[in-house]
Amino acid sequence: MGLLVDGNWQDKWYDTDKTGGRFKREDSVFRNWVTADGSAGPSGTDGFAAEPGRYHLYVSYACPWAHRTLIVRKLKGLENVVSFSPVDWLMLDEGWVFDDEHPDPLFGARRLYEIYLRAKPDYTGRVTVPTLWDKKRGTIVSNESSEIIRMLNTAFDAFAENPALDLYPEHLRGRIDEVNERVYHSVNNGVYKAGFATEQEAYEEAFADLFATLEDLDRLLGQSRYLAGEQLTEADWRLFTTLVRFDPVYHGHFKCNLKRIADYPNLSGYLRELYQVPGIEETVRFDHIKGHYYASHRTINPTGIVPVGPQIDLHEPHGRERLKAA
Ligand SMILES: N[C@@H](CCC(=O)N[C@@H](CS)C(=O)NCC(=O)O)C(=O)O
Repeated sequence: MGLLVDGNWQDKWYDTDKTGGRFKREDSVFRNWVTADGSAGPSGTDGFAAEPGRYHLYVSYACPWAHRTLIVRKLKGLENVVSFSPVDWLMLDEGWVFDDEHPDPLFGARRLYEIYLRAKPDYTGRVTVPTLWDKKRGTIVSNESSEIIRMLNTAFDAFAENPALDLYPEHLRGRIDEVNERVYHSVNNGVYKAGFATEQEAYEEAFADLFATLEDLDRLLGQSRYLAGEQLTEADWRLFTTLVRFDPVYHGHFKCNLKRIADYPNLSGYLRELYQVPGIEETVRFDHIKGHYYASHRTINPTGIVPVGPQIDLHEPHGRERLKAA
């Protein structure tokens, strides 16, 4: 684990000294947008037009943020339009690296930070996945997953197999934004705030907020098929990538152990329903997920031992048909 400072790699764990033991996630740096016609998006510069074969996604199967982008790519039918490759699941002193099983298909780089240096030789910041690379201009378009999924949702519709699917429909945006805001702070990032806390109080704060939110979400999902109503939206997929990692990793490794997702009657069925959506299962790699967290975070788990359990079967019937879907 480390970061680039003026283009130089430094091997450093997260610094929580100045924040009372609290983990603070840094904002992503590359914030351009691919758009249908290449005009500028909500941030960044213009010049990134949607074209088949032009963009490449660097992801980790372990990472919940990168997982969002793989899911939207899959659901929109962009497999022949936007290429992707995974990094090795083990992330130690050089950050994310490529290995023989997963070589870098574009440059034969050994570490992901080399890709960041190609985009910006004096880059200062973290080297994170997902990273959306533009093969034509030879630079990074974006390393912010919440924005990459919005681009994949609409910009490539002229080439997508599933252009009619809209995961951020106009009439549900207010509701989706509201759910995303709470789920991001309390759940998606909440598990990291608990797991990376270095003071008891910081951990307990994150823990309380996380489980209060899971309780509310479980109640909501007893009434509503999906988070924004009768239709699956990006809000659901953003929650899904944390839920699917919860029992195998966050419950133990990040000490989020008041309950398992399996203990929530509605969240557990909802998790199974989403997992069983065609195409999703192949985006979930439990070997990468468990291996990555337990073996890479040596400050939390110094031996790097990866637990064998728990036994989970997400193929069981989900029982969600009783709630109305659009
Ligand atoms: N805000 C970013 C966060 C991405 C992120 O933090 N990814 C993690 C993997 S789960 C990472 O690459 N961490 C490496 C690091 O922080 O050095 C996004 O949503 O895209």
